[in-house]
Amino acid sequence: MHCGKTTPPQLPLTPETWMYLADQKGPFSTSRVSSQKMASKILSIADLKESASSSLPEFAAEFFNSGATNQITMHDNSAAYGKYRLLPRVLRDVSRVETGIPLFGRDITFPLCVSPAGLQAMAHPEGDLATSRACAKMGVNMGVSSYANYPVEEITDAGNKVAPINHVMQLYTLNDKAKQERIVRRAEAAGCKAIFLTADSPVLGVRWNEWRNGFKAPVGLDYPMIEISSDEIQAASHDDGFAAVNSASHNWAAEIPWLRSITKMEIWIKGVLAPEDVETAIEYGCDGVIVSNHGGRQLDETPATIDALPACAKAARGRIRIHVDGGIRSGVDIFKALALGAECCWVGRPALWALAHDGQQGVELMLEILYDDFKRCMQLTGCRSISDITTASLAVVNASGPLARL
Ligand SMILES: Cc1cc2nc3c(=O)[nH]c(=O)nc-3n(C[C@H](O)[C@H](O)[C@H](O)COP(=O)(O)O)c2cc1C
Ligand SMILES: CCCCC(=O)C(=O)O
Repeated sequence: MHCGKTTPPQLPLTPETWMYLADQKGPFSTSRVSSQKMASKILSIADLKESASSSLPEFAAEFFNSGATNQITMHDNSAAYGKYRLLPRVLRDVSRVETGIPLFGRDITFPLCVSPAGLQAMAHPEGDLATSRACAKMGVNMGVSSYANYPVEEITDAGNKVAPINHVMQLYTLNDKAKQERIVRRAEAAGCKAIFLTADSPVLGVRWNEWRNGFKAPVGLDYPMIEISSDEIQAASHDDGFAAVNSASHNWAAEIPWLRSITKMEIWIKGVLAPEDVETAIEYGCDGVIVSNHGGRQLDETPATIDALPACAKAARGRIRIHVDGGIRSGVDIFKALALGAECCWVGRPALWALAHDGQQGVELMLEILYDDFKRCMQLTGCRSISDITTASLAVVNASGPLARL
């Protein structure tokens, strides 16, 4: 093959070319581009955030978007992904890549699920039902919040009417143990596969936006899982309401054996950052851990979850499943989290922004964006299967020295 220097062919801009260009209103306005993603011009999670933030009332956007105190951890959760760079291996056949993983006895489309988040009906009237339908359509699992605005039975049913889907039930430790038990039993009867016991919230984090805005769930919305009506919600601030319901006296010995005695569902601990707590979860026979800081909404100045992940994965040594959430905004972030030891990732705010953007369709679009990006990242790094994703695909750029391998 001749690789010598050649003169590039001249491409004259004919009058037809000029007319064609003048017709274009934007890069995606032609009928050649058909997917929902292109047509809506929503190409990224940042686009979804912008759309949600401009359409929601300010107090609601602030509630969804904010973290605790100075927002340091919330910011770090995403920013910390930026210190890793991708190191592709080339000339590998990536015409077919396997993105799926088994989770709770069924394959999901790619290693991403939707974290439990309360108050979804403040983002869109169909709230958790729309999220469940979208997750089912896109073949991923959904976490149901104890602060859901719909009963778990309706949420699981909504998704399963679209396609078989696994849900997990998020649980707080409550002052009222009988109520806590009712949540567990209802979730199990509704087909949930696991309890995600949120361990990072004995009290609510310091949320200046909520205090400034006197935040409460809007009139008409209630919390059927923790059995609190709209009237009861209106009687107290969100902060006081949470404190009245949630137990600050929770501990491993009181919670885990009790949970084991009342359910056959898997028991996962959500909100772990220290490897010592991974060890304790193993001692108590838990099935999994979510490395999470609650999206930076609880204790500010905790480390970014991607920074806490490697030590947690090392402590697990394959004895307990390790998942991660917090700040994941692209398929590349998912790829990096897998390379650093997570089996699967979860996203919180992206689903809320997507709901506010366009309900069920919005959440489908959000999942499509992350799926496309993750798959393309696998192809462009030369990874054909999930097991190909390792630290060998990552590098860190030092300001002064050569590329550092992990
Ligand atoms: C508005 C909102 C409500 C949330 N509600 C809950 C909840 O009820 N229970 C829980 O364990 N975590 C809750 N979370 C935390 C998420 O499960 C998840 O850990 C976090 O959102 C992940 O970070 P990300 O939003 O940056 O993806 C909530 C998060 C947000 C943003
Ligand atoms: C609607 C209550 C959700 C509580 C919570 O976990 C959070 O705000 O982060």
